[in-house]
Amino acid sequence: MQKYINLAVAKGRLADTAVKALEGMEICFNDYSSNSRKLIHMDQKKRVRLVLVKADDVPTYVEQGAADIGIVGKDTLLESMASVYEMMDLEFGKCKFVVAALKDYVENVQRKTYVATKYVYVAKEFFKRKGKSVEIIKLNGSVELAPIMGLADMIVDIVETGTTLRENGLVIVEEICPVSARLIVNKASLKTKGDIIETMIQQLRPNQKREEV
Ligand SMILES: Nc1ncnc2c1ncn2[C@@H]1O[C@H](COP(=O)(O)OP(=O)(O)OP(=O)(O)O)[C@@H](O)[C@H]1O
Ligand SMILES: O=P(O)(O)OC[C@H]1O[C@H](OP(=O)(O)OP(=O)(O)O)[C@H](O)[C@@H]1O
Repeated sequence: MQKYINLAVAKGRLADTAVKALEGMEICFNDYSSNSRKLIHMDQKKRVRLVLVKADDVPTYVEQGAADIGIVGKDTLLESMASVYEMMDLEFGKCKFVVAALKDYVENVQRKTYVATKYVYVAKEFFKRKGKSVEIIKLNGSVELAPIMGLADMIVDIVETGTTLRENGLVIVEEICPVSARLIVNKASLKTKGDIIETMIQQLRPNQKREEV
């Protein structure tokens, strides 16, 4: 009998789209709904077990082999530094990493620049690459507040529509990189369950055209 594939998906924003993408390849979780508190869903026929975990935990589940594959934002993946294979860009959950500051912010070169972010590693790497020394302040959300409250000069965060920046009087200073949902795979699982995983990847390819016969 075919082995089960354990699939970890970030609950929250990406979950519904991920489940829809899976339905497109006839992997269906009949008891899944956005409002449900159930964390495990099964497709017995296709032998896929979906586990809904906190976004930050998806790379951990996959790196440790508790899940064979995962669907997670590139932002979370970069920040995790997990040792997994990034197999494909799923082309949903699109947004971008940016540096932002208050509209009227003027840098004072006499003193250190403070940068607030949920993404400490990404921010550090970005400023290191630029050769700019900054002090990073780790926050867990609503980072747009930090410049307003005088906690930081700038933020590093993801932006989709730009509404949160706009409504809080911030503007983009610099774009870092695009972000979207990625399919990641555990290194050992790619060997032991490679055929099934490869088939899934082929079927998940965005905008793939199926030939009508
Ligand atoms: N405004 C947004 N627009 C598009 N994609 C987003 C947006 N915010 C987050 N994402 C993507 O969706 C993923 C999951 O975001 P979500 O807000 O559900 O989880 P989270 O950031 O871990 O929040 P929480 O800490 O509230 O669980 C992010 O890692 C990112 O890739
Ligand atoms: O450009 P927008 O469409 O406004 O989206 C960007 C916002 O979405 C995310 O926040 P989220 O809603 O996850 O809340 P958080 O600040 O608590 O992380 C992100 O951190 C921005 O604040």
